[in-house]
Amino acid sequence: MTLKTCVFGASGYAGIELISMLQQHPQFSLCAAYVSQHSADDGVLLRDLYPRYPYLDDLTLQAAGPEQIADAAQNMDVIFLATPHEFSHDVIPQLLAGKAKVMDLSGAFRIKNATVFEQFYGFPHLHAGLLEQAVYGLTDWHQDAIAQANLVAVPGCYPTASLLALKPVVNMLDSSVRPVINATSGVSGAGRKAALKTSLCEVSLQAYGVLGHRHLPEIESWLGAEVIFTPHLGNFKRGILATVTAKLKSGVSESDVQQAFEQAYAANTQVRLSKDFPKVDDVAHTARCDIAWKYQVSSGYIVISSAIDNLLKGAAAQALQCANLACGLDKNSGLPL
Ligand SMILES: NC(=O)C1=CN([C@@H]2O[C@H](COP(=O)(O)OP(=O)(O)OC[C@H]3O[C@@H](n4cnc5c(N)ncnc54)[C@H](OP(=O)(O)O)[C@@H]3O)[C@@H](O)[C@H]2O)C=CC1
Ligand SMILES: CC(=O)N[C@@H](CCC(=O)OP(=O)(O)O)C(=O)O
Repeated sequence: MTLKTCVFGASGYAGIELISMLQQHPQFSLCAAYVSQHSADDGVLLRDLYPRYPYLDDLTLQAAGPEQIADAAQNMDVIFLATPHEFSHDVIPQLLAGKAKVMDLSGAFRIKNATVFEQFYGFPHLHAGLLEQAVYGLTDWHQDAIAQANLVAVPGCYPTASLLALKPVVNMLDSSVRPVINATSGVSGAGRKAALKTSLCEVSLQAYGVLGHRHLPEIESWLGAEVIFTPHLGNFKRGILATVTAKLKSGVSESDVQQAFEQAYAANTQVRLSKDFPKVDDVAHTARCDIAWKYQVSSGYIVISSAIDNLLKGAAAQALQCANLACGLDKNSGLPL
């Protein structure tokens, strides 16, 4: 079985990771790599843009105008959107009119509440029906729903790291104390477009989006609990480390916590539980998430740390897992393990 697929936003950091995996995937056949309608990269060979990626062959970037969008809607089995939120929001209704399943890496369909969406994304959501229908693609927790989905909202990078750390213990949380998530991302999290504040020479280590980042409502709604979330930008290229401090209900034992994490992830080779606290370099260029925790029974506080590659488990690899599941394939087919 060969499934036809294409990538919009193919020249971006998440897009190139997707292309690189799709080129070696046993079931997906990559048919087109699109950039925006008036992109300076229209007609450019991807291997000239990204010489370090293997298997790019003669793949050429194409501008996506109305004709290409209509063609994708009609002919593709799976469409990946590694594009700005606004583009995904606008184009998805048309792309879903054909037979294709759509994997959207943007935030356009992750938050069910349209009022909250507008507050955090700065533009109104005009597709209430599709917003309702979209499945949140946290593959380690929503596998069955993703398998039935036509539209998957692939989670953001910080929410992926935060939710994988907190979901196992969510039912044990002391509801009077909000979990505190401090997470640091490498600069590739900001995408490829040049900007002074995300230029590696300018970046030090700094909190941003304090008490107002758009990933706050995403984390809260998919966790089912309020949190304090503070993202930080660090002067390294890729990876996210999220360190979470939470208070558990009185009476929760060490073995309750151990059992909760094991039940959640023991059968999942992509989430590695360890006693040593994780480092970003150990997961960079992989689809894995490394998690460690320490629980102080006497105070009820737990510290959980999780590390992912923001471009892979936090974006492209999780999107590919979603596509695999939605197409009835092995979840980890074609992933860098
Ligand atoms: N970087 C990360 O760690 C993560 C990113 N994401 C999400 O994935 C998506 C892509 O992110 P990332 O790869 O970092 O971004 P980049 O800025 O690196 O790439 C964006 C891509 O989209 C194209 N593009 C830009 N504007 C438009 C437009 N109006 N219409 C169509 N295509 C357009 C760009 O090409 P061109 O400008 O030449 O048209 C480029 O190919 C975003 O929604 C982002 O929020 C999600 C999780 C993690
Ligand atoms: C370091 C950095 O700038 N990171 C990005 C998040 C990247 C991501 O996951 O983005 P989406 O939700 O847009 O898909 C940010 O804070 O906006």
